Amino acid sequence: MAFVTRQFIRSLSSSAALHAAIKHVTIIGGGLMGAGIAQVAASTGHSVVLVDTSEDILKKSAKGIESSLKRVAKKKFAEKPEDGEAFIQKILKNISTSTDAASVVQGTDLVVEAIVENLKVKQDLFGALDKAAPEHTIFASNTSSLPIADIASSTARLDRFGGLHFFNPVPMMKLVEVIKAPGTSQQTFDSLLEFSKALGKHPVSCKDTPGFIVNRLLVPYMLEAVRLHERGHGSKEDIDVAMKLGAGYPMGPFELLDYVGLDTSKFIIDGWHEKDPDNPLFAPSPLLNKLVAEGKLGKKTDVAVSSFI
Ligand SMILES: CCCCCCCCCCCCC[C@H](O)CC(=O)SCCNC(=O)CCNC(=O)[C@H](O)C(C)(C)COP(=O)(O)OP(=O)(O)OC[C@H]1O[C@@H](n2cnc3c(N)ncnc32)[C@H](O)[C@@H]1OP(=O)(O)O
Ligand SMILES: NC(=O)c1ccc[n+]([C@@H]2O[C@H](COP(=O)([O-])OP(=O)(O)OC[C@H]3O[C@@H](n4cnc5c(N)ncnc54)[C@H](O)[C@@H]3O)[C@@H](O)[C@H]2O)c1
Repeated sequence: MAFVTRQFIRSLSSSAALHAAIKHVTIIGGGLMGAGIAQVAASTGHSVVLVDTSEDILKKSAKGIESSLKRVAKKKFAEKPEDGEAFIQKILKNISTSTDAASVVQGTDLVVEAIVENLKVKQDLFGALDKAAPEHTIFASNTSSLPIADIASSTARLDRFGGLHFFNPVPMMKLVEVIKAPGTSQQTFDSLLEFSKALGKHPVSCKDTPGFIVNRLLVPYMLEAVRLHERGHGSKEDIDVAMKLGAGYPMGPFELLDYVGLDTSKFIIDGWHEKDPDNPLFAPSPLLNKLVAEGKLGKKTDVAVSSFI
């Protein structure tokens, strides 16, 4: 009986310890995803440091977080708008910013990386952070399409490395894919599941396979929408309307392409084309290449791809 009680207390205290373990979070990349992850982590009481390459970018991230919080506050405090400002300020106090990742990770429990979708750039970042971060710090990547094991290979903490794949816009989308790579320890995986729940998200468990669950299904669907249009079988407007009214999707594929960003979409399909060059679905799109080269990236540059296709 005493043994059972001791076991029970130990299991309670170890799950409490896991939960308490992730309190200080460093988010690297203050773009569409990193700013959203920072907002949600700060809103759920975590202490957050948001890192990017310049003060100007970080100012833009902070502005984006504030306007997103205003939308949340407007809804939450519809009856008492005067409480909305205090709510926003309390959350913003949980966020600080930095351009020096190596110095801020020294006090962090979890690093969530949300930088450009490029294997070498992610590996370089994690390789450097591995030397600066404490032993207990867990590393996670928000990659859309790269194998977690490949990113983790630049570090000596394969057991404390996993995937946390959030969805755009992070404050609204409930899902987080938690990815267990072959080297990820069960304890790390459990901590990442716990952390996702602490953010108020619904985690699903994924293996480290191409596209995990959502993008394994979503990317071919979006590519086929573009190919369908390129074959002249439907206008972009009709395709968007058809998928919204016929399949119940909140956005059509072209709207979603704008929302995700054409640069990120190009990184994803170029990477998959490199791995599977004979698959015509992943063949490069001259149009996508042209738009990205011109800096027309969708919502983030206020240019809708749908007007160009
Ligand atoms: C040419 C070659 C092509 C190559 C193609 C290759 C493609 C590859 C692409 C793969 C991409 C993968 C990317 C990634 O890894 C995975 C993803 O993230 S996929 C994206 C997933 N997201 C979606 O699918 C979003 C779908 N859209 C929606 O759910 C909704 O439209 C919306 C975004 C929630 C917005 O809702 P709407 O009703 O449309 O619009 P509103 O503006 O009225 O908003 C409703 C409601 O939400 C509040 N709100 C919206 N955004 C925010 C925010 N950022 N912060 C706070 N609040 C927000 C808003 O205030 C409204 O509140 P209400 O007024 O209703 O109370
Ligand atoms: N856009 C989406 O819908 C979406 C959804 C889920 C996952 N993702 C993934 O999240 C990641 C980020 O995507 P995003 O859409 O937020 O991109 P983004 O271009 O909006 O933001 C990336 C940010 O990272 C910064 N950055 C680049 N290199 C850096 C470095 N070495 N150190 C610090 N900051 C650096 C950039 O300055 C930029 O602000 C990608 O891996 C992407 O695949 C994107």
